[in-house]
Amino acid sequence: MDNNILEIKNLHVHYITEDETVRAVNGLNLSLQKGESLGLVGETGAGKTTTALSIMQLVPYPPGVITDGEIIFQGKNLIYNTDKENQQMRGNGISMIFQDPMTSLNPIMTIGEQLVEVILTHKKVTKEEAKQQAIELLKVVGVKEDRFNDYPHQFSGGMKQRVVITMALLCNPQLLIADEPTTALDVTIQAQVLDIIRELQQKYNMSMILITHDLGVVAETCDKVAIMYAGEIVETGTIEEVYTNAKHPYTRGLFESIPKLDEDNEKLIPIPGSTPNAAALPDGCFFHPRCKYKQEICEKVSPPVMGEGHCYKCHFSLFEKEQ
Ligand SMILES: Nc1ncnc2c1ncn2[C@@H]1O[C@H](COP(=O)(O)OP(=O)(O)OP(=O)(O)O)[C@@H](O)[C@H]1O
Ligand code: NI
Repeated sequence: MDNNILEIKNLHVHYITEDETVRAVNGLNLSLQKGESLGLVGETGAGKTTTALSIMQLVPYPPGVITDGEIIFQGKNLIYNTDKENQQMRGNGISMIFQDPMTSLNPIMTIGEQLVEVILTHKKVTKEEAKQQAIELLKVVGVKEDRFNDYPHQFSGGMKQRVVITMALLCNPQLLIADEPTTALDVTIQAQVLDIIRELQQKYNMSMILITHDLGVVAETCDKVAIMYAGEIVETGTIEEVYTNAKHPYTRGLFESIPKLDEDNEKLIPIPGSTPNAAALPDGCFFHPRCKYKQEICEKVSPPVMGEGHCYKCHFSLFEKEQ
């Protein structure tokens, strides 16, 4: 049986201004099962946040436009949603945690007021019941009851992000999207906040998309990983498949460019060249200008997706090229 909660097919998202068209997402395919967590990894500008905003139906228009594709959530294509359906979806189906907690918090309301307000707009409960629910959930993420009447600015970064996590979970979402939820936090706090997210994801059996630059975080937190480059998924599979047997030259490059604890860091090899300009993408494979295995065909023809389950978008199998 089809157990997919989310299926994105051939998604294209452009930011169109007078001067240029930024092709942020270019034919992205992705599927997620119930309870599954997926790490979406890629360099800055790869289109990760745009993908997340597309799912939330929050791509800023103008200049952003979904020009093609489908986003099927629980069997329904969100792209055709009315504003009202989108509000319902964001209240009950899908929640997003942003990098900066202040995106989600109102600076002039206490966190208690904000949490109660969210509960009251989505659930038929009394104010007192809403307050109890908010306090319970705050406890789960490690925020004490006596902080209920404090304002966001009275919290540290990590504590603010805990409140935001609470906010995201109030309406029992089926799918949680966390966009670099710990990047703005101190390194020491990052692990704690990630632990909370992982625990809650498992406890409530939510599906999750975790967006990050950090392959280590994905390995610890997710079941599957999707590597994104220039608005495409260039490789996807289980953590084990991709981490032990990377097939795309870009994925290989990413692994070679991160420090490993147990190895000699002098061997780190950065990926040559720079991240692509999404307003001027090359012909053929978007990665070819940086690829050491490039052949003639790579400059002209966009590669097919190879493999099943563990998929990669390349004209050649890497092992073929290395021999
Ligand atoms: N509002 C916007 N107007 C114009 N271009 C945009 C806008 N938002 C994003 N872009 C462009 O779209 C491309 C994808 O950006 P996006 O933020 O989705 O990438 P990302 O993978 O989330 O990057 P990061 O890791 O830095 O968060 C980039 O080239 C970016 O400059
Ligand atoms: Ni982003």
